[in-house]
Formats: sequence, C-alpha cells, structure tokens
Amino acid sequence: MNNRLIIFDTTLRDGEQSPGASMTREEKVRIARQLEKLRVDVIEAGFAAASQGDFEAIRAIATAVREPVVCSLARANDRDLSRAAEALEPAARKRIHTFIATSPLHMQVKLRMSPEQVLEQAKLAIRFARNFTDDIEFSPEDGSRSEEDFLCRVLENVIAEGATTINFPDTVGYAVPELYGETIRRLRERIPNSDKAVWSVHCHNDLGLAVANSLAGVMIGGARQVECTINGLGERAGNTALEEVVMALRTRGGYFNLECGIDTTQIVPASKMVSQITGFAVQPNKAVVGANAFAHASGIHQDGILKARETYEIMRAEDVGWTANKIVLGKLSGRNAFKQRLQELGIELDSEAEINAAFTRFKELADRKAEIFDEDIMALVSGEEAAAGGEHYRLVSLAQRSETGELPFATVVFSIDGVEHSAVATGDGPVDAMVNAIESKAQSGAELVLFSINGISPGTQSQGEVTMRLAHSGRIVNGVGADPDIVVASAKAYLAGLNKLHSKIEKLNPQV
Ligand SMILES: CC(=O)SCCNC(=O)CCNC(=O)[C@H](O)C(C)(C)COP(=O)(O)OP(=O)(O)OC[C@H]1O[C@@H](n2cnc3c(N)ncnc32)[C@H](O)[C@@H]1OP(=O)(O)O
Ligand SMILES: CC(C)C(=O)C(=O)O
Ligand SMILES: [Mg+2]
Repeated sequence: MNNRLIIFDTTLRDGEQSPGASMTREEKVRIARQLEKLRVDVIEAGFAAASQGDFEAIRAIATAVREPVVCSLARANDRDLSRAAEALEPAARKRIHTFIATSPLHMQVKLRMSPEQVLEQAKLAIRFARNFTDDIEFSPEDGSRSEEDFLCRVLENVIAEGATTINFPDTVGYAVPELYGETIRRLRERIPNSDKAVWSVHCHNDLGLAVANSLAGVMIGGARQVECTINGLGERAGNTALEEVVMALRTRGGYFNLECGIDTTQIVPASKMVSQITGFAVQPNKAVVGANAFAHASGIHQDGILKARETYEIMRAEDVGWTANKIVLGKLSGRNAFKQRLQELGIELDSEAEINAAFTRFKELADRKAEIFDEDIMALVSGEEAAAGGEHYRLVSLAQRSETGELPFATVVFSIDGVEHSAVATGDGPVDAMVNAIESKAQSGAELVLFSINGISPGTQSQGEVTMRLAHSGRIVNGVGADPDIVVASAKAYLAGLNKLHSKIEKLNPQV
C-alpha cells in the first residue's frame, strides 16, 4: 500500500470556524504563504460562497501560492460549486471539496431531505463540479453517525461520478479510535470502486481524540490523507492538530512507516503566526508547539538532559523550528540582523519601505526593552501591516492613573480619519477607563466579548500582548496589540479591533 500521507491543512477554513478566529484577507495570505513553506499538500483556503471576503481571500491565496493544491469548500449545490470554481480560477492546482450530511439526524432535521434526495444531490454535485476540475473531494458530513449501508451507497455513487478523494468526517468529535478506523476499513472493503479514490480523515476534538482518531483512520482504515489545522484550531474544541500528527509520524517512523512532505522546521513559525493572527494563545503544555514542550524544570530531568538530551526528550526542539536565538536583537542591532530574523520567522514584507518602517518601530521598542524576542517582532510587524492597510482609528498617546482606593482614569488621544480627539474617562480599572474614554468619542457600538493578556516574552519587561474580541452587527473580530505597557497594548488592541470592524461594516453603518 502507498506509504505517502497527504497533509490537507484547513486552518483557513475549519480553523476560521472557531468563534472569534476570523482573519482578514491579508492575514490569510500570510498564513497560506507559511503553509506553503511548511510544504502542506493541500490548503483549504475557505468557503467561497460564504461571503465576498471569503471569495476574495481564496482568490488571493490561489494567486499567491504555487506549490500546494488550493481548495474551496462548497455545499452540494450549483451556486456554491460555481463560486468555488470562480474563486479558484488563478490556482496552479485546484480542488473543490463538496459535502452533504448523511446521518439520519442531519438529513431529517437540518436538511429536511430524504436519504434518496441526499444521494441524488451528492451525485449531481460531483457531476457539476467536474465541469471545473478533476480534483474533487466529497465529504459525507456527520459520517461517523451515519448508517453504514447508506454510506456505502452514497460513496460508491460519488466515486462513480468522479470524486477523487473521499473524506470521512467525524464532524462532532463523537468517534473513538478503533471504531473509527474499523469503519473506514469496512467501507473501503465493501465499496467496489473504493480504490479509485484517496481516503481521508477529518476529526474534531470534542472528546480530545481528534489526533488519535485520525491516526487510527490511517493505520486501521488505510486513509492516506489527514485533514488538520495548525495548533488544532477549529470549530468548538478544534480539529486534528497538524503538528501532532506530523511529529507522531516522524518520531514513531518504525511503527507508522509513512512519509509526508512537511518541512518540520516550519512548524513553530506557523504555530506562532496563527496564534498571533487569531489571538488564540497556545497553551504552554501543548504538544510540540507549547512554550513548555521542550522545557525542563525539575532537577532529575535537568540532570538527565544535561547528560543526554534523549533521556527526557523524544524530539529535537530545532527539528520543529524552535530557535535557540544565537543573535540577540536589541537597540544596538542593525538592519541586516533584523531582516535576517524576519526571514527566519517567515515574515515577508512587500517593500523596502515597509521593512524600514518596521525597523524604525523595532528601534523604538528596543529603546524601552532590553531584549527583543521573536514574539515582539511578530507583534510589531503585524502592527506595521495594519498601518499599511490604512487605519481609521490610530492611537496617539495615552496616560492613565490608578491608585488603591481611587477610581482609575485614563486620558486617551487618538485620531479618527486623521483628526485628533482627546478624551478622559474613569472606569473599574485602567483598561476599562481607557475603553470608556475611546468610546466617549468613537461611539462605535461595539461590544467587548473577550479580553485576554499574554506576556509574550519572558520576564517582567516582557511585552504584553492583548487580544480584544469585539462584536458588532453580527460580526466578530479580534484586535491584537502589543506593548511593554499593558494598558497601551489594550488601547492598541481595542483600536485595531475597531479598525477591523470599521472595514467590515462601514457600508452598513457609515458613522462607525
Ligand atoms: C461541518 C462543517 O464545517 S460545514 C461548513 C460550515 N461552515 C459554514 O457554515 C461557514 C459558511 N456558511 C455561510 O456563510 C452560510 O451558512 C451560507 C452562505 C453557506 C449559507 O447561508 P444561508 O443561505 O443564509 O443559509 P443558512 O446558513 O441559514 O442555512 C444553511 C442552508 O444550507 C443547507 N445546507 C446545509 N448543508 C448543505 C449542503 N451540504 N448542501 C446543500 N445544502 C446544505 C441547509 O439545509 C440550509 O438550507 P435552508 O435555508 O433551505 O434551510
Ligand atoms: C465540511 C466537513 C468536512 C467538516 O468540516 C466536518 O464535517 O467537520
Ligand atoms: Mg470540520
């Protein structure tokens, strides 16, 4: 049997289905470029029919990357399929992924269709998709709760119509490894034309079993494509984590005897980029990409590591892209060292002018902070990109005062479309006071639905990275800001969120 495992990344589609993880087109293109460096085989770039923004992001990705296959999801109907095909037009290699639910519950309650209608619609969808490409993936949504006999009929028919990949989704994370793997094995055995398609696994992590289920689907079921996301980002509890699957294959090569094309040294840069863009912090004890994944605190372990690393480490940190920074960046560093680090972090700025502007901000930060870490640079560059994209709101200065027993207050000077405003307000804390001050002038109507702070580099002189999730008119965005002063970081995050909301909803509500 073929021992090449196809890595299908769906960070930009299923990952974005995480509430609050929505990304701008530019952010998606940055991630797609990093996924290309990581050498994933397929990038599911979005769901073209979902919105004009998703459509344009897929088109931009289809233009920006050349090596991976670029894919769009589509419901099993002509409109979605045509939109997907149109968005994918510029792609060097394209795939349409269409799906329809096959479980009794989904068919009866959600689709309100009989099994015969679902079967017919699935066949029609593949037939229609063939007008645009030969690379067609089909998913029987909620597959793990579907009846096996019905699945056999549907899958045999869609393969006969031309589906080249059959993905078996555990949509709600209900599967357990052995049963999931066995089901795929039986389906492949029972469906006469099953060997005309590549079989694929797509698992959700509701019971914390997504990676285990995916690996069982591969080892027991014979699947040769894994659908996964960076950091396990995804709907509800997330999807299969790419880094865990890839490093399991690599570390336990003798057991799996499978190969994939991933450049593992790009894993940590990809993880950091996704975390930074979405504002979803990676938990420190997360396998492979967590800050503690290669850290040792206890004496016996430290002693063992010093004698032989293998005593307590099954992977090498460098192999997954953790860098032991040999060049420490600080205020005495020059442009070349800065550019080199940007390159190592997979950050591509479009022009020399953007690099210069980022370098100026780097120097400003270095004046306030002795050592600049990778996370500082990523935060700084993302601020730069926001600026390049045109800011409606911009922070000019901030002063705040908080004292035990006194009501905190903040004075914020910020500009709206280049016009400066100064506002003073009190609040429950300095951050609350800052938001109240901004809102007294901006009157955005945005609701703050999440506020999180991370120290993004070690020590008390660390930059605080703040994520503020704002909601307005059914849109949810994340604003991210970083600064050694966490109230300033919060103000930057809040204004970044307002800028994102502004660009999304200005047509609906011009005064925002
Ligand atoms: C398991 C998954 O991850 S599936 C992917 C989930 N991702 C998303 O839903 C994100 C993108 N979605 C969207 O932007 C919107 O839901 C859209 C544009 C696709 C559709 O929007 P709307 O037309 O307003 O429909 P809405 O979302 O309210 O309902 C979904 C409709 O699609 C139907 N539908 C659901 N799945 C499918 C399918 N695979 N094939 C055909 N029709 C389907 C539903 O039955 C429902 O139809 P109804 O309006 O006749 O009841
Ligand atoms: C669209 C399909 C593959 C999906 O994301 C799921 O079922 O979880
Ligand atoms: Mg899914």
